[in-house]
Amino acid sequence: MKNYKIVLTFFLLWLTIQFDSEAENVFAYVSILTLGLLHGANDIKLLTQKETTQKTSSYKILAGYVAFVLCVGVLFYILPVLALTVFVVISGFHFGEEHLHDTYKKESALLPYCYTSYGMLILFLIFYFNTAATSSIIYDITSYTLTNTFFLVGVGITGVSTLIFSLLLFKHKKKEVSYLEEFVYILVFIVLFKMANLLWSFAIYFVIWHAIPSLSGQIRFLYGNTSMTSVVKYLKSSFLYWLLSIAGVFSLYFYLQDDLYLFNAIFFAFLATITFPHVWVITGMKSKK
Ligand SMILES: CC1=C(/C=C/C(C)=C/C=C/C(C)=C/C=O)C(C)(C)CCC1
Repeated sequence: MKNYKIVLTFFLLWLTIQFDSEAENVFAYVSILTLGLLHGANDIKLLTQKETTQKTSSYKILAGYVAFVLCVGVLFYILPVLALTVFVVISGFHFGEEHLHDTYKKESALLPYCYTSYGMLILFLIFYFNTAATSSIIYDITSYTLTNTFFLVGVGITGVSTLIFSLLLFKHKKKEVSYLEEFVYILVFIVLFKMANLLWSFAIYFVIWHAIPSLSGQIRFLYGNTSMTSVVKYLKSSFLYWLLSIAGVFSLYFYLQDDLYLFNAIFFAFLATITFPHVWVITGMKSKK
């Protein structure tokens, strides 16, 4: 079933050719707000599961989580360049971890660097092929304008470092992994990011290559399998948090609908505030497997 991602990616690429940029934005928001948000909506439950042996109450965990999210929000307000840089690096680690956690055996200290390089390579490719839109959102968050060359240098550095880490980790590679396959994936992403607009490029990678595999890993971790019953249990336990996040995004939209770039900027900052604790929870979950 590994190739369902490539089949879905090609289907969505075909869809991209049929529709204009407005429609791509609608598809992007719908997929990010449904499957994308859902894969982070069970963080509190995963945290509670992790902490039950230490007898920390669920309320304390919830309060800690909300306080952390608020702190990240404040960091975006007072030190936006630092917050955005840390967000992109941590997101790179998180995307790379999801994509590569079955590629190498767990023992090497170089693994986190390899995950980060690979994930940041994907992000820089998205930014490079969609420079104008990426730059305006980054400008709204930080007041700095980044150029096409900046993103190209980013692609170069993360591409070379991913290659170096893959070579250094070669002896830790699992037998069944093929580097050729990974290389083909990168080529497919390049075509995709070139053809689709910013939000749709990000959404296809985020949902198909990150959120769906992560959801299935979380369901297996919580309930032992990915049967229909387990999926329904997962949906039930995440529904309230998902609904709260959706309500937050919609309120923001009604407040800012005249300024869509500002909405996009705050939307990504919002995604970042829930991403920081999410990465911590998921890395903890993966180390327990
Ligand atoms: C696409 C994009 C950005 C980065 C988004 C990232 C890095 C999202 C990461 C989300 C994660 C990791 C979610 C949780 O699983 C920027 C820099 C805001 C600029 C505008 C376009």
